[in-house]
Order: sequence, then C-alpha cells, then structure tokens
Amino acid sequence: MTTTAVLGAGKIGEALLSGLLQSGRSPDDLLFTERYPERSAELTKRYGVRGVDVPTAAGLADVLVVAVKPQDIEPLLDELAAVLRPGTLIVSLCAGLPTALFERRLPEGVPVVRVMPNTPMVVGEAMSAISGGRHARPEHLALAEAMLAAVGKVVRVPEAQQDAVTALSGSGPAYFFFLVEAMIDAGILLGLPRAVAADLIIQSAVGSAAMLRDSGEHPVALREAVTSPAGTTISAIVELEKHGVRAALIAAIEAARDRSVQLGKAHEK
Ligand SMILES: NC(=O)C1=CN([C@@H]2O[C@H](COP(=O)(O)OP(=O)(O)OC[C@H]3O[C@@H](n4cnc5c(N)ncnc54)[C@H](O)[C@@H]3O)[C@@H](O)[C@H]2O)C=CC1
Ligand SMILES: O=C(O)[C@@H]1CCC=N1
Repeated sequence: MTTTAVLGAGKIGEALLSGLLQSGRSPDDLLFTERYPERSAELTKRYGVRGVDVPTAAGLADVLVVAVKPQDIEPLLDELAAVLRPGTLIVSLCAGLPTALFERRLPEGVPVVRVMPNTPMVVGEAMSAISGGRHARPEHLALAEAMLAAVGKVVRVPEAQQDAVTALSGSGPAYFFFLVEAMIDAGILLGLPRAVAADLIIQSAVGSAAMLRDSGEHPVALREAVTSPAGTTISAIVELEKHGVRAALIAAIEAARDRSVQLGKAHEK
C-alpha cells in the first residue's frame, strides 16, 4: 500500500482524507501537513491521521497531494524542492496551477498529476478530472486515478481543459448549493417553515440528481416531463428565462474559467 500525504489539510484536503478513510484506507497509510497546530491537532483527533512537517511527509510518503491555495504555493514549493525524494509522485489539486510550474520549481524529472476534484468527495461522490505532466508515466496516472476513484468518479482530460473543468465541476457544487439556498428562500416567501422548505428542496435535488445520472435521459427531456401544458412549471420557466438565468450561468462559468487562468498566470515567472 502506498503512503499518501496531503499537504494543506483545509476544506478539500480534509475532504480527501475523510473520503479515503471512508473508502477503507488505513489511517496509518495517510499523513497530512497543516500550517496551524490547532488545526492539525483537531484533524488528528477526528481522523486518527498523523500531522507532520513537510520534510517528514516527503521522507515517508510515495504520493504528495498538494492542497494549499494557489496563492500559498510558492513557499511550499521552496520547502518541497529541498526535501523531495526521486520518484515521489506529486498530485496537485490547486486550481489554475499548471504541471509545468511544479516541474520548473521541483527537481528535474518529477512526476506531476494535476487534478480538479470537488467537495462531494466527503460522501464518495466526487467528480475529479486528471491530467499528467511531462514526466507522468501511465503508472503515475493510474495511481492518482485509483486514489480518486475511491472517493468518486474520475475522467482524464488534456491539461488545456483543466481551467474549464475547474469552472464546471470544481466550483460546480457551489452553484447547486446557491440554487438550493435560493429555492429554500422562495419557500420562506411562500410561508413554509424553513425546515419543511429545506426538506422539500433537498430531496427534490437528490431525486433530480439520481434521475440525471441513472435515467439515461437528456436534461431537456426530464424538464419537459415536469412541464405540463398551461401548468405551474412553465410559469416558473418563463420567469427564469425573463431574468436571464441561463445566460447568467454561462457567464458565471466563463468568469470562473477566466479566474482559473489568471491564478496560473500569477506564477508564470
Ligand atoms: N474547496 C474546494 O471545493 C476545492 C479546492 N480546490 C483546490 O484545493 C486547494 C485548497 O483549497 P481549500 O481546501 O478550499 O482551501 P483551504 O484554505 O480550506 O485549505 C488550505 C489549507 O492549507 C494550509 N496551508 C497553507 N500553506 C501551507 C503550508 N505551506 N503547509 C501546510 N499547510 C498549509 C492552510 O492552513 C489551509 O488549512 C486550492 O488550491 C483550491 O484551488 C480544488 C477543488 C475544489
Ligand atoms: O473556488 C476555488 O478557487 C476552488 C477551486 C474549485 C473550487 N474551489
């Protein structure tokens, strides 16, 4: 079994640790590093996984998963460059950062796999897209793929598509949560108790997601099946179209893609 260290156990780092443990990985095969000692102690208490410093992680782990914010990557790269063992696989979860950045800043020949996961990892339902860097061989991609397959679904994409992936599925859960939040507010406006409105909307979201995944039907066909002639749904759809919700979503996702590109450009030199 490989030893995997998560460097930066914030929201996505913790989601990965938690998902891997739920999938049956032993806490003894996992490590993490964290900037704040209180956070480190809290995670060890919660998961039984050891918090270590970067040199210890680099000395013990075969796979180093980089999960710090893109803005925090520079000092971590400096630290890692000094202690990285040959053959260690770097798996970056960082939005926008190209594999070339890691290859340039870490010892020559380092295998790097860029991944864009998402937080449903905590319930084993992540969507992760992976791309290999210049020195990532098939066995490196297979190792990263196996790790992520334990916590959800994995696709391989050319690295040039990772900014678009980040905007779609990396940030995607936030759009769904935003929608659910707005729909619950609508329930409040219509006079329902908050808890009832939340139950109605969350179960509708779960049921709709299962239909999208399992029915094999196109989203348009599924929506049409709900939309009765002269019924209630079409009255709502007219309002959504009038308010430009479709265009707003497309523009929002384009803005997220542009931000991902910008995050990568900040580390070009
Ligand atoms: N939150 C999400 O839904 C997703 C995040 N990502 C990517 O994952 C990365 C982390 O994002 P979040 O977890 O949301 O951020 P976060 O801020 O919750 O987590 C980052 C963690 O790294 C720690 N940290 C920073 N520098 C460190 C260092 N040198 N050594 C040890 N620990 C260090 C911080 O204390 C913090 O706990 C980002 O690059 C982001 O683009 C990717 C996909 C989804
Ligand atoms: O908002 C962000 O930058 C990160 C990357 C994808 C999801 N969260």
